[in-house]
Amino acid sequence: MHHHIEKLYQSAAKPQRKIIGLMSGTSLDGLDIALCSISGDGLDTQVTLERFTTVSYQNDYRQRVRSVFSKRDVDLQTVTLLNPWIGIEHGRMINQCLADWQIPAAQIDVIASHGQTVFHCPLRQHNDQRWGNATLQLGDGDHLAVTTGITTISDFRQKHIAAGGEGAPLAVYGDYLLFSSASENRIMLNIGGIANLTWLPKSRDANSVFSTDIGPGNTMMDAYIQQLMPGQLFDEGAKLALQGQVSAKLLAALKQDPFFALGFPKTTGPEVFNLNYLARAQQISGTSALAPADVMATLNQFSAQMIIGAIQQSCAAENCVIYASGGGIHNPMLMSQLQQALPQYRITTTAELAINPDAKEAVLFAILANECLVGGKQRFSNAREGIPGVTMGKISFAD
Ligand SMILES: Nc1ncnc2c1ncn2[C@@H]1O[C@H](COP(=O)(O)OP(=O)(O)OP(=O)(O)O)[C@@H](O)[C@H]1O
Ligand SMILES: CC(=O)N[C@H]1[C@@H]2OC[C@@H](O2)[C@@H](O)[C@@H]1O[C@H](C)C(=O)O
Repeated sequence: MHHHIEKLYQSAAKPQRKIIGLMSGTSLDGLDIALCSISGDGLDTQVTLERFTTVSYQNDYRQRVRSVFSKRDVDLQTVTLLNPWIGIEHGRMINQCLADWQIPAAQIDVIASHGQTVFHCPLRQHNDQRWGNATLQLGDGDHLAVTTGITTISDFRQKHIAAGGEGAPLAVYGDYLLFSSASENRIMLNIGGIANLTWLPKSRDANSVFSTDIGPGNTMMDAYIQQLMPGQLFDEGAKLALQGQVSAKLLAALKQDPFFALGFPKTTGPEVFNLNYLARAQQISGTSALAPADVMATLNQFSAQMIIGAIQQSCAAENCVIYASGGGIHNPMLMSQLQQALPQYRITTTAELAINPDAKEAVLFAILANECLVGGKQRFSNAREGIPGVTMGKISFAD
């Protein structure tokens, strides 16, 4: 047996594995690194988040990725160069973290790497019947494995598409395994660049569970502030939005996209919800001269209203608790709108479930890697469109 296969076999047989989950999302703020101890599999999965950090990206890193990020026309040489480079950069960030944490690489069973989405392109979005669903994550797993010396499982989304999904949201798998509860209806709400939710009824019936993208979380607010105030990444504390008045006309135009009328599950990204989308909505609504604070207040309310609508549509049940995560939970204006509009739900964060809300997505990829190694018993039956019961991830060895 090859020694790497033997080592994987030993990892799979251990009562507890150490898995580093990585997430680099649409906000391009940094690499989330979550060191997890995971035991069991399927609905018996138990995770302890041992360490977590976000390694902020340098401006040079951001600029290189932004030169192709969610753009249809790009320099193919840059895309090609980015793929290994991101893998190596992420590997170096892990090496630095492990050194800071004084944890030898040999103690880590595997790395679970999401990579960097640069373009997400479901059929429902490109609408060209000659093609299917597609999504592209850069940050090659072989380079990560060689840079760290740690076996790496990566590129989780392709299998999901190969089996009939849109490649996202993958949150449904980990959310179901880790957070579904027999005593409580739950909604796991992640407010990242794009907001998404997972519905977890207390029946724990896999056929009723689903995840869906909702629309923009922070991505349009971030893009607007970055253009308005170069060097600033987001509207910290919703400072600007809180000074503005919501424009009812602009808000109505923003809510017009056909994406919002589609049923769940569905996916989207900054390929749709971007500054061009805002400019079109301003043009249609005759609000192109709106003051920046008013635009920001309107974008904030746009995200909030779409999230509120999706929650109401997902769960009419009594006694539903919303467990929020993602950077949007730090936006006080957004969160207070949710609180006000959803008094019948208790809104809290995943911290109550022992998972740091900023770490949740990285933890979910660690769970997918754990399922790749030891899972197989708990499968979605694929009764619901878009949630195939497959094992995801590609395995890269370090030498
Ligand atoms: N103090 C704050 N005030 C306002 N907004 C904040 C604050 N802290 C974080 N955010 C928002 O959260 C964003 C980062 O969120 P997060 O890291 O969850 O995104 P992501 O993982 O890149 O997104 P996705 O899940 O869509 O891939 C920031 O860009 C910002 O919009
Ligand atoms: C293609 C892609 O990278 N999608 C991300 C993005 O960020 C949030 C939302 O859009 C979600 O669909 C997904 O990430 C999470 C982790 C998911 O797959 O569940």
